[in-house]
Amino acid sequence: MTVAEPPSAGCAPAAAAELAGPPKATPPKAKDDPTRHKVVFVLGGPGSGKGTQSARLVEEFGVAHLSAGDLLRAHMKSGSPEGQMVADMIKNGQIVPSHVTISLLQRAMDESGKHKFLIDGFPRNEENRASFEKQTGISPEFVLFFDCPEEVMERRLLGRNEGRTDDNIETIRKRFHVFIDSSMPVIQYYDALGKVARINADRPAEEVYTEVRRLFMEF
Ligand SMILES: Nc1ncnc2c1ncn2[C@@H]1O[C@H](COP(=O)(O)OP(=O)(O)OP(=O)(O)O)[C@@H](O)[C@H]1O
Ligand SMILES: Nc1ccn([C@@H]2O[C@H](COP(=O)(O)O)[C@@H](O)[C@H]2O)c(=O)n1
Ligand SMILES: [Mg+2]
Repeated sequence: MTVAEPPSAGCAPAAAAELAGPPKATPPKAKDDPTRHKVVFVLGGPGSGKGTQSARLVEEFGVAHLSAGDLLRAHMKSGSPEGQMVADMIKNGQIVPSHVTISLLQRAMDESGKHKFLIDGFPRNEENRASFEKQTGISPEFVLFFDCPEEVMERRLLGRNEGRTDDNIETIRKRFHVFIDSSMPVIQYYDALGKVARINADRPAEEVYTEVRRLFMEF
């Protein structure tokens, strides 16, 4: 890896910023530092119930819930060219470049004033995972993985009725492919570190939550 040289004295600020290169990595905080951000990643296929279960955890434990998809959907309404790119990518079931999603997540974390976060639907691929860990210095305490058969998720998504541009059969099939090809390797990565709690999500939401809250009490 090459590290950008520091700008020389007398450089104009804009040029200096350009020379400084990409954002610097944040060193991890000590385990017992009370300001250390603690994160649980909430992962699983589209429609597996990440948002539903996260909402229950927010209600019971007051933890901050950041849905990467919700942040991107809000961003796409900004009217900016980047917002339009995000809208197009969501409609096609594609994963948005990490720098966009991570800056939205970082801003939401900073503005929340909280230290414990449920991050839902992120990281979605290896680029998301590695960039987030490098830029924030945060690795998750653990990962909640909602495991659910595709036919069940498909039925749920087609019945969701929230007006999402990606809840149609064509995009749903693309999202399933992206989940298997790009997101499952991230779950496998954390599983190899012993950080994944797998939950059978093909059960009534109440039953799923009984298990989720038990796992979460240890957070
Ligand atoms: N255990 C469950 N049983 C039946 N329906 C469920 C269950 N959990 C969630 N649902 C319903 O399935 C739909 C998808 O749930 P949810 O939005 O929580 O999924 P998600 O994992 O966040 O999906 P996405 O990745 O698309 O955001 C919603 O309509 C929700 O009410
Ligand atoms: N890390 C992420 C998360 C989401 N996206 C895009 O948003 C879509 C919807 O996400 P949900 O979690 O709400 O299902 C997803 O299909 C991606 O297009 C992303 O790019 N990166
Ligand atoms: Mg969701």
